[in-house]
Amino acid sequence: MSDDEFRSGFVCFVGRPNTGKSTLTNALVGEKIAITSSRPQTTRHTIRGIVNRDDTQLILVDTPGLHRPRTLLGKRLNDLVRDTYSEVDAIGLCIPADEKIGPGDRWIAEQLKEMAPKTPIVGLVTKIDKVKPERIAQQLMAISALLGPDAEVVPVSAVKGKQLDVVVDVLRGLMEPGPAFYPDGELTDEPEETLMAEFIREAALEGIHDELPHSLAVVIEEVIERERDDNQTPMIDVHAILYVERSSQKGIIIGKHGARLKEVGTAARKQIEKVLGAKVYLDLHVKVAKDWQRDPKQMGKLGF
Ligand SMILES: Nc1nc2c(ncn2[C@@H]2O[C@H](COP(=O)(O)OP(=O)(O)OP(=O)(O)O)[C@@H](O)[C@H]2O)c(=O)[nH]1
Repeated sequence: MSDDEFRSGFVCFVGRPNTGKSTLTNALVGEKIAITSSRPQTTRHTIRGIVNRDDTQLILVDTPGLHRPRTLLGKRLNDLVRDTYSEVDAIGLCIPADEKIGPGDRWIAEQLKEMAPKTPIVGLVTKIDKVKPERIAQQLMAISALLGPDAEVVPVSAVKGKQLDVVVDVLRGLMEPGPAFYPDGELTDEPEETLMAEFIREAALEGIHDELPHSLAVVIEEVIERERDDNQTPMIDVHAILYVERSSQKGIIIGKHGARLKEVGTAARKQIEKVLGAKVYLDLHVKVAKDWQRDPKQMGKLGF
Protein backbone atom coordinates (compact mmCIF):
# COMPACT_ATOMS: atom_id res chain seq x y z
CA MET A 1 0.00 0.00 0.00
CA SER A 2 1.76 3.16 -1.16
CA ASP A 3 1.44 6.35 0.84
CA ASP A 4 0.22 8.58 -1.96
CA GLU A 5 -2.80 6.40 -2.62
CA PHE A 6 -6.12 8.20 -2.24
CA ARG A 7 -7.91 7.37 1.00
CA SER A 8 -11.38 8.16 2.22
CA GLY A 9 -13.59 7.37 5.15
CA PHE A 10 -15.92 8.47 7.91
CA VAL A 11 -14.99 10.21 11.13
CA CYS A 12 -16.98 11.48 14.07
CA PHE A 13 -15.94 13.81 16.83
CA VAL A 14 -17.16 13.13 20.33
CA GLY A 15 -16.61 14.72 23.70
CA ARG A 16 -18.36 16.50 26.52
CA PRO A 17 -20.50 19.52 25.64
CA ASN A 18 -18.51 22.63 24.71
CA THR A 19 -15.27 20.78 23.98
CA GLY A 20 -15.02 22.30 20.50
CA LYS A 21 -16.41 19.55 18.25
CA SER A 22 -18.53 21.82 16.04
CA THR A 23 -15.84 24.48 15.79
CA LEU A 24 -13.30 21.86 14.73
CA THR A 25 -15.70 20.43 12.16
CA ASN A 26 -16.25 23.90 10.71
CA ALA A 27 -12.53 24.71 10.64
CA LEU A 28 -11.67 21.48 8.86
CA VAL A 29 -14.45 21.86 6.33
CA GLY A 30 -13.81 25.57 5.89
CA GLU A 31 -17.45 26.63 5.75
CA LYS A 32 -20.18 26.84 8.34
CA ILE A 33 -22.19 23.65 8.38
CA ALA A 34 -22.33 22.25 11.87
CA ILE A 35 -23.96 24.41 14.48
CA THR A 36 -21.76 25.97 17.17
CA SER A 37 -23.09 27.61 20.24
CA SER A 38 -22.03 28.53 23.72
CA ARG A 39 -24.67 26.25 25.22
CA PRO A 40 -24.26 22.50 25.73
CA GLN A 41 -25.84 19.78 23.63
CA THR A 42 -27.35 21.62 20.76
CA THR A 43 -26.26 19.26 18.02
CA ARG A 44 -29.20 16.90 17.61
CA HIS A 45 -29.00 15.74 14.05
CA THR A 46 -26.27 13.89 12.27
CA ILE A 47 -24.65 16.68 10.33
CA ARG A 48 -21.87 15.90 7.90
CA GLY A 49 -19.12 18.10 6.60
CA ILE A 50 -16.66 16.90 3.98
CA VAL A 51 -12.92 17.58 4.00
CA ASN A 52 -11.38 17.32 0.54
CA ARG A 53 -7.63 17.16 0.03
CA ASP A 54 -5.59 15.94 -2.97
CA ASP A 55 -4.94 12.64 -1.25
CA THR A 56 -7.87 12.33 1.15
CA GLN A 57 -11.57 12.70 1.64
CA LEU A 58 -12.87 12.69 5.21
CA ILE A 59 -16.59 12.69 5.83
CA LEU A 60 -17.25 14.20 9.23
CA VAL A 61 -20.28 12.88 11.01
CA ASP A 62 -21.32 15.06 13.90
CA THR A 63 -23.35 13.04 16.38
CA PRO A 64 -25.48 14.32 19.22
CA GLY A 65 -23.76 14.09 22.60
CA LEU A 66 -23.86 10.86 24.57
CA HIS A 67 -26.03 11.08 27.62
CA ARG A 68 -27.83 8.90 30.08
CA PRO A 69 -31.31 8.37 28.59
CA ARG A 70 -34.27 9.59 30.64
CA THR A 71 -36.84 10.11 27.91
CA LEU A 72 -37.66 8.28 24.70
CA LEU A 73 -35.84 10.98 22.82
CA GLY A 74 -32.73 10.33 24.92
CA LYS A 75 -32.90 6.63 24.16
CA ARG A 76 -33.31 7.14 20.41
CA LEU A 77 -30.43 9.57 20.39
CA ASN A 78 -28.23 7.04 22.16
CA ASP A 79 -29.13 4.31 19.66
CA LEU A 80 -28.24 6.68 16.86
CA VAL A 81 -24.94 7.45 18.53
CA ARG A 82 -24.12 3.77 19.00
CA ASP A 83 -24.75 3.03 15.29
CA THR A 84 -22.64 5.97 14.25
CA TYR A 85 -19.68 4.91 16.39
CA SER A 86 -19.66 1.42 14.97
CA GLU A 87 -19.95 2.54 11.37
CA VAL A 88 -17.24 5.20 11.23
CA ASP A 89 -13.57 4.52 10.45
CA ALA A 90 -12.26 6.69 13.28
CA ILE A 91 -13.50 8.57 16.31
CA GLY A 92 -11.90 11.82 17.44
CA LEU A 93 -12.29 12.28 21.19
CA CYS A 94 -12.16 16.01 21.93
CA ILE A 95 -10.84 17.17 25.28
CA PRO A 96 -9.99 20.86 25.76
CA ALA A 97 -6.45 21.80 26.77
CA ASP A 98 -7.71 24.19 29.43
CA GLU A 99 -9.77 21.70 31.44
CA LYS A 100 -8.63 18.79 33.56
CA ILE A 101 -9.74 15.34 32.41
CA GLY A 102 -12.76 14.51 34.53
CA PRO A 103 -15.31 11.75 35.15
CA GLY A 104 -17.30 12.91 32.10
CA ASP A 105 -14.33 12.32 29.77
CA ARG A 106 -13.58 8.95 31.36
CA TRP A 107 -17.21 7.89 31.01
CA ILE A 108 -17.21 8.79 27.31
CA ALA A 109 -13.92 6.95 26.69
CA GLU A 110 -15.35 3.84 28.38
CA GLN A 111 -18.60 4.08 26.40
CA LEU A 112 -16.69 4.32 23.14
CA LYS A 113 -14.61 1.25 23.91
CA GLU A 114 -17.73 -0.66 24.90
CA MET A 115 -20.03 0.47 22.06
CA ALA A 116 -17.50 0.32 19.25
CA PRO A 117 -14.49 -1.74 20.33
CA LYS A 118 -13.14 -2.00 16.77
CA THR A 119 -13.21 1.70 15.88
CA PRO A 120 -9.85 3.44 16.44
CA ILE A 121 -9.94 6.51 18.70
CA VAL A 122 -7.72 9.57 18.19
CA GLY A 123 -7.30 11.92 21.14
CA LEU A 124 -7.73 15.57 20.16
CA VAL A 125 -6.51 18.20 22.60
CA THR A 126 -8.64 21.16 21.52
CA LYS A 127 -8.36 24.93 22.20
CA ILE A 128 -4.55 24.85 22.59
CA ASP A 129 -4.45 28.61 21.91
CA LYS A 130 -5.91 29.09 25.40
CA VAL A 131 -2.98 27.59 27.34
CA LYS A 132 0.83 27.54 27.67
CA PRO A 133 2.93 24.83 25.96
CA GLU A 134 3.65 23.05 29.27
CA ARG A 135 -0.06 22.61 29.83
CA ILE A 136 -0.48 21.14 26.31
CA ALA A 137 2.28 18.61 27.01
CA GLN A 138 0.64 17.63 30.30
CA GLN A 139 -2.73 17.16 28.62
CA LEU A 140 -1.20 15.08 25.80
CA MET A 141 0.22 12.69 28.38
CA ALA A 142 -3.00 12.55 30.38
CA ILE A 143 -5.06 11.70 27.30
CA SER A 144 -2.51 9.15 26.20
CA ALA A 145 -2.87 7.49 29.61
CA LEU A 146 -6.67 7.56 29.23
CA LEU A 147 -6.76 6.03 25.74
CA GLY A 148 -3.84 3.63 25.97
CA PRO A 149 -0.48 3.45 24.16
CA ASP A 150 -1.91 2.63 20.70
CA ALA A 151 -4.00 5.77 20.34
CA GLU A 152 -2.52 8.83 18.66
CA VAL A 153 -3.07 12.17 20.37
CA VAL A 154 -2.99 15.49 18.47
CA PRO A 155 -3.09 19.04 19.85
CA VAL A 156 -5.17 21.46 17.77
CA SER A 157 -6.67 24.95 17.75
CA ALA A 158 -9.69 25.25 15.50
CA VAL A 159 -10.05 28.96 16.22
CA LYS A 160 -6.43 29.80 15.29
CA GLY A 161 -6.28 27.19 12.53
CA LYS A 162 -3.27 25.49 14.15
CA GLN A 163 -2.45 21.84 13.45
CA LEU A 164 -5.54 21.24 11.32
CA ASP A 165 -3.40 19.54 8.68
CA VAL A 166 -1.92 17.21 11.28
CA VAL A 167 -5.42 16.22 12.40
CA VAL A 168 -6.27 15.34 8.78
CA ASP A 169 -2.95 13.45 8.37
CA VAL A 170 -3.53 11.32 11.44
CA LEU A 171 -7.14 10.57 10.53
CA ARG A 172 -6.06 9.77 6.97
CA GLY A 173 -3.69 7.19 8.39
CA LEU A 174 -6.70 5.32 9.78
CA MET A 175 -8.66 5.28 6.50
CA GLU A 176 -8.66 2.54 3.91
CA PRO A 177 -7.37 3.33 0.42
CA GLY A 178 -10.31 4.03 -1.85
CA PRO A 179 -12.00 6.66 -4.00
CA ALA A 180 -13.89 9.69 -2.70
CA PHE A 181 -17.41 8.96 -1.51
CA TYR A 182 -18.67 12.35 -2.64
CA PRO A 183 -17.68 14.41 -5.68
CA ASP A 184 -15.16 17.17 -5.09
CA GLY A 185 -16.44 20.46 -3.80
CA GLU A 186 -19.59 19.11 -2.28
CA LEU A 187 -19.53 20.26 1.31
CA THR A 188 -22.57 18.68 2.85
CA ASP A 189 -25.26 16.17 2.04
CA GLU A 190 -27.38 17.34 4.94
CA PRO A 191 -30.86 18.06 3.61
CA GLU A 192 -31.43 21.79 3.42
CA GLU A 193 -34.52 21.62 5.60
CA THR A 194 -32.62 20.07 8.48
CA LEU A 195 -30.03 22.83 8.22
CA MET A 196 -32.73 25.50 8.18
CA ALA A 197 -34.35 23.95 11.26
CA GLU A 198 -30.97 23.86 13.01
CA PHE A 199 -30.31 27.53 12.25
CA ILE A 200 -33.71 28.51 13.65
CA ARG A 201 -33.18 26.35 16.72
CA GLU A 202 -29.74 27.87 17.28
CA ALA A 203 -31.11 31.41 17.02
CA ALA A 204 -34.08 30.64 19.29
CA LEU A 205 -31.83 29.25 22.03
CA GLU A 206 -29.24 32.04 21.94
CA GLY A 207 -28.71 33.34 25.47
CA ILE A 208 -31.10 30.88 27.10
CA HIS A 209 -29.66 28.73 29.85
CA ASP A 210 -32.48 26.72 31.44
CA GLU A 211 -34.02 23.40 30.42
CA LEU A 212 -35.42 24.85 27.19
CA PRO A 213 -32.77 23.35 24.86
CA HIS A 214 -34.23 19.91 25.51
CA SER A 215 -37.80 21.05 25.01
CA LEU A 216 -37.54 22.82 21.68
CA ALA A 217 -38.05 21.23 18.29
CA VAL A 218 -38.26 23.04 14.98
CA VAL A 219 -40.26 21.75 12.04
CA ILE A 220 -40.07 23.24 8.56
CA GLU A 221 -43.66 23.18 7.30
CA GLU A 222 -43.28 24.56 3.84
CA VAL A 223 -40.61 25.88 1.49
CA ILE A 224 -41.90 27.75 -1.54
CA GLU A 225 -39.75 29.31 -4.23
CA ARG A 226 -41.32 32.45 -5.67
CA GLU A 227 -41.40 33.13 -9.39
CA ARG A 228 -38.66 35.60 -10.29
CA ASP A 229 -37.17 37.05 -13.45
CA ASP A 230 -33.95 35.39 -14.60
CA ASN A 231 -31.70 38.24 -13.50
CA GLN A 232 -33.23 38.53 -10.01
CA THR A 233 -31.90 36.80 -6.89
CA PRO A 234 -34.08 33.78 -6.06
CA MET A 235 -36.64 34.38 -3.34
CA ILE A 236 -37.80 31.63 -1.03
CA ASP A 237 -40.62 31.54 1.52
CA VAL A 238 -39.92 29.34 4.52
CA HIS A 239 -42.65 28.52 7.03
CA ALA A 240 -41.50 26.95 10.29
CA ILE A 241 -43.04 25.96 13.60
CA LEU A 242 -41.15 26.01 16.87
CA TYR A 243 -42.59 23.42 19.24
CA VAL A 244 -42.16 23.87 22.98
CA GLU A 245 -43.58 21.85 25.86
CA ARG A 246 -45.14 24.55 28.01
CA SER A 247 -46.80 27.89 27.47
CA SER A 248 -44.25 29.56 29.76
CA GLN A 249 -41.58 28.44 27.30
CA LYS A 250 -43.64 29.84 24.47
CA GLY A 251 -43.52 33.21 26.22
CA ILE A 252 -39.74 33.07 26.51
CA ILE A 253 -39.29 32.37 22.82
CA ILE A 254 -41.74 35.02 21.68
CA GLY A 255 -40.69 37.77 24.11
CA LYS A 256 -42.47 40.99 24.91
CA HIS A 257 -44.80 41.94 22.05
CA GLY A 258 -43.03 39.36 19.91
CA ALA A 259 -39.72 41.25 20.05
CA ARG A 260 -37.57 38.22 20.72
CA LEU A 261 -39.15 36.07 18.03
CA LYS A 262 -38.47 38.87 15.57
CA GLU A 263 -34.78 38.82 16.50
CA VAL A 264 -34.71 35.05 16.20
CA GLY A 265 -36.22 35.32 12.73
CA THR A 266 -33.71 37.92 11.59
CA ALA A 267 -30.70 35.95 12.87
CA ALA A 268 -31.89 32.65 11.39
CA ARG A 269 -32.88 34.26 8.09
CA LYS A 270 -29.37 35.64 7.58
CA GLN A 271 -27.83 32.19 8.11
CA ILE A 272 -30.30 30.51 5.78
CA GLU A 273 -29.76 33.14 3.08
CA LYS A 274 -26.01 32.51 3.24
CA VAL A 275 -26.41 28.79 2.79
CA LEU A 276 -29.09 28.93 0.09
CA GLY A 277 -27.70 31.94 -1.77
CA ALA A 278 -31.22 33.30 -2.00
CA LYS A 279 -33.39 35.94 -0.41
CA VAL A 280 -35.54 34.36 2.27
CA TYR A 281 -38.86 35.33 3.78
CA LEU A 282 -39.01 33.47 7.08
CA ASP A 283 -42.32 32.94 8.82
CA LEU A 284 -42.09 31.55 12.37
CA HIS A 285 -44.87 30.26 14.62
CA VAL A 286 -44.54 28.97 18.16
CA LYS A 287 -46.79 26.15 19.35
CA VAL A 288 -47.08 24.12 22.52
CA ALA A 289 -46.85 20.35 22.00
CA LYS A 290 -47.27 18.90 25.47
CA ASP A 291 -44.63 16.38 26.53
CA TRP A 292 -43.54 15.75 22.96
CA GLN A 293 -40.32 14.12 24.13
CA ARG A 294 -42.26 11.25 25.70
CA ASP A 295 -44.69 10.61 22.87
CA PRO A 296 -43.38 8.38 20.06
CA LYS A 297 -46.01 9.59 17.57
CA GLN A 298 -45.20 13.26 18.10
CA MET A 299 -41.49 12.49 17.96
CA GLY A 300 -41.90 10.71 14.63
CA LYS A 301 -43.67 13.78 13.31
CA LEU A 302 -40.81 15.97 14.44
CA GLY A 303 -38.28 13.85 12.62
CA PHE A 304 -36.66 11.95 15.49
N1 LIG B 1 -10.08 29.64 22.18
C1 LIG B 1 -10.68 28.65 21.53
N2 LIG B 1 -12.00 28.43 21.71
C2 LIG B 1 -12.59 27.42 21.05
C3 LIG B 1 -11.85 26.57 20.17
N3 LIG B 1 -12.71 25.65 19.69
C4 LIG B 1 -13.92 25.91 20.23
N4 LIG B 1 -13.86 26.99 21.06
C5 LIG B 1 -14.97 27.61 21.80
O1 LIG B 1 -15.55 26.68 22.69
C6 LIG B 1 -16.98 26.80 22.73
C7 LIG B 1 -17.64 25.49 22.40
O2 LIG B 1 -17.32 25.12 21.08
P1 LIG B 1 -18.27 24.18 20.21
O3 LIG B 1 -17.54 23.89 18.93
O4 LIG B 1 -19.65 24.73 20.14
O5 LIG B 1 -18.30 22.88 21.12
P2 LIG B 1 -19.09 21.51 20.92
O6 LIG B 1 -18.24 20.47 21.51
O7 LIG B 1 -19.49 21.35 19.49
O8 LIG B 1 -20.36 21.77 21.83
P3 LIG B 1 -21.78 21.02 21.89
O9 LIG B 1 -22.44 21.18 20.53
O10 LIG B 1 -22.48 21.76 22.96
O11 LIG B 1 -21.49 19.59 22.25
C8 LIG B 1 -17.33 27.91 21.74
O12 LIG B 1 -17.51 29.09 22.47
C9 LIG B 1 -16.09 28.00 20.85
O13 LIG B 1 -15.89 29.26 20.32
C10 LIG B 1 -10.45 26.83 19.98
O14 LIG B 1 -9.71 26.17 19.24
N5 LIG B 1 -9.92 27.88 20.70
